[in-house]
Amino acid sequence: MLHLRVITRLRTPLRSLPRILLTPFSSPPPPSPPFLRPPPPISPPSAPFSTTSSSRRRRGGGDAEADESDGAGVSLFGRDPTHPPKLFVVQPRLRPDSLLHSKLSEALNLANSLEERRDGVFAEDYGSKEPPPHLVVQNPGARSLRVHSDTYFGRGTVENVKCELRALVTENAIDAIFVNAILSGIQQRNLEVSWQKPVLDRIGLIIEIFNAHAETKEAKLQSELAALMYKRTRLVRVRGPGGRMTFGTSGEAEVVSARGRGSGGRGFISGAGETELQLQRRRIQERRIHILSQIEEVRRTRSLQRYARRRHGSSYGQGLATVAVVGYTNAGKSTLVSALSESDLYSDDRLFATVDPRVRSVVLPSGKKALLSDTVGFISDLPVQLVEAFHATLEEVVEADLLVHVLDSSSPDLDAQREAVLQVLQQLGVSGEKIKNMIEVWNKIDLLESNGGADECFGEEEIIGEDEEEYPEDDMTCDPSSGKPVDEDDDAMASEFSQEESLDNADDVASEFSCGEHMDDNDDYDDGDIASDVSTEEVMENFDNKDVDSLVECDVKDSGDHHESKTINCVKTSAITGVGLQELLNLIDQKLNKEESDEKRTFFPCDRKWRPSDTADDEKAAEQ
Ligand SMILES: Nc1nc2c(ncn2[C@@H]2O[C@H](COP(=O)(O)OP(=O)(O)OP(=O)(O)O)[C@@H](O)[C@H]2O)c(=O)[nH]1
Ligand SMILES: [Mg+2]
Repeated sequence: MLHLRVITRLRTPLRSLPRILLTPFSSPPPPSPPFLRPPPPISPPSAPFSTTSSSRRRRGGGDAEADESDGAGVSLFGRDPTHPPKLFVVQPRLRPDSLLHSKLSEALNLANSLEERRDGVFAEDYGSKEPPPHLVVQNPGARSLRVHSDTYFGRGTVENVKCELRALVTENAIDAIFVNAILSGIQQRNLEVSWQKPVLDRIGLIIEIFNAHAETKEAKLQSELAALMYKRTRLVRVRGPGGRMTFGTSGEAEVVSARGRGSGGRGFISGAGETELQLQRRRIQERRIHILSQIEEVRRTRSLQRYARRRHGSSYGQGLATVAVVGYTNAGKSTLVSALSESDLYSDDRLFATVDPRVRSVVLPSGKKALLSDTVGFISDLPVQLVEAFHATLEEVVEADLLVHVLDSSSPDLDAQREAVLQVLQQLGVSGEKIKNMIEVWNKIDLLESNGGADECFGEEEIIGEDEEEYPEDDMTCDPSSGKPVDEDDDAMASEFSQEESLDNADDVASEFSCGEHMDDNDDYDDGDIASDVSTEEVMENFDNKDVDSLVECDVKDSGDHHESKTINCVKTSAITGVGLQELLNLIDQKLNKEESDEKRTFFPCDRKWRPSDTADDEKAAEQ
């Protein structure tokens, strides 16, 4: 009896809780009751996820709540899907300057890429977008400094950003802050409390972009799964206003639901119900299981389709070879696939313009048909949650007969980008043999030519971006009360951060040679010079040792007087002007033919399906 009364008492406050806590995946939150209202002026939404598009919900038109939200986009910080959010970019300082410039440029591109399509189109043309406001700050990851476990940055940097924001906030220009680093849940929450704005770290923003750009149900499900996995690791309690331990993005008070460990009738004192943390965890887990079951369906369908294509892909009933086009985001994969297959895939300067995989057929010079599969782009520090969530989609890459790795040859970060892609391929479980056989395409060659010659630029570091003076030094900060600059005590030391330190994955992967170096060293493309300085055995051994860089057998295309046959793995192209496309098709054809003949050589008759013998043959045999 006592227990029943407890449940009744709990139900009343539950009804008055924000609906988002009860139905976090489908409904926008109504205003919070006063005791849960976030302290002004922090305004990020309190839900772990908020559905971003009402139109999507309508399109789903589901009967059940779960079905209604299936595949709907989710937002990590509750952005308004009807207009692109304005982000303020905080970039930790890197050495050398060229690295800082390219990382800053990537961060600004990421910040500008976050926008949702309305009726299939982006509201703002990417080319017309102004770079978002940004600040380069001391890097706590630098050798001489230390990462602060509570706020990541030192006190001075936090105050400095706050000052900068104060000026911008008066113009009401900022929706959220993007820190181009990987933050822990606690650091993120503490920075939100300090800066009074939602904070996204690098992983969060990439997941958010995937969510915004996903269009097919499959991509939406996978993005949502990535967001769930990310969010699950960020359910942290923080000390809210008044020193009380609170929970959630905006510091709501802890609440309980009637369900959970206490509801089995163990009495009032033992604690009926579950804490908010447990409630959120349970909701995430339930949703995760639901999405996983749906993704499993997708995966099964995809593998059946792949199997069918392999066996009876062409109109003559022969199997079709598949070629997966992979590469760093914005390298020009979609433009290249469109140009090769004479189709019209969406391409844009926006990062992660492609989230929904597409397959296009292409006729090779031999007359055979093959399928080109355009996949999502990769990036350094690609969130592991995304790789896991997009496993169904990325299986295309693992299962493809041939990989084409598209590089933006005009990028000053060519080597780092190549390395990032190779690491993701390895993470996906692509075999060393396939990576060794991969074709490298140096795309956007027209940009290099217009900049004064392709070969000169390979391997050179190009300084891009603004002048050093434009980056405010953050060893001075302003007094929050007076607004006057004060000395920063903890960030005063100069950043020693070097390139090796900045590239997380590059620490132990020494770059032994690059395509660019080969081009420079081998102007006459002599066979002997071009030969890779690592043997196949070494390559395979290195692959096991995770030294993926050396796997790229980077022999150049024979474009001059030398027509002898040799291993050719690199082609220079311009997907815009059409330069090199025919050579690329020839190379794909050649590689697929070789693979086919290798397969025939290892053909076992017992693999054949049993078929009843022809009656005519039987009669002939009987006559004999
Ligand atoms: N100048 C030049 N621009 C190119 C070339 N190829 C692609 N681009 C441009 O580069 C931008 C990115 O191209 P996409 O094809 O969307 O690149 P992607 O690799 O598919 O990018 P994501 O899907 O975002 O990963 C677009 O603005 C293209 O017009 C090229 O050969 N030369
Ligand atoms: Mg694309």
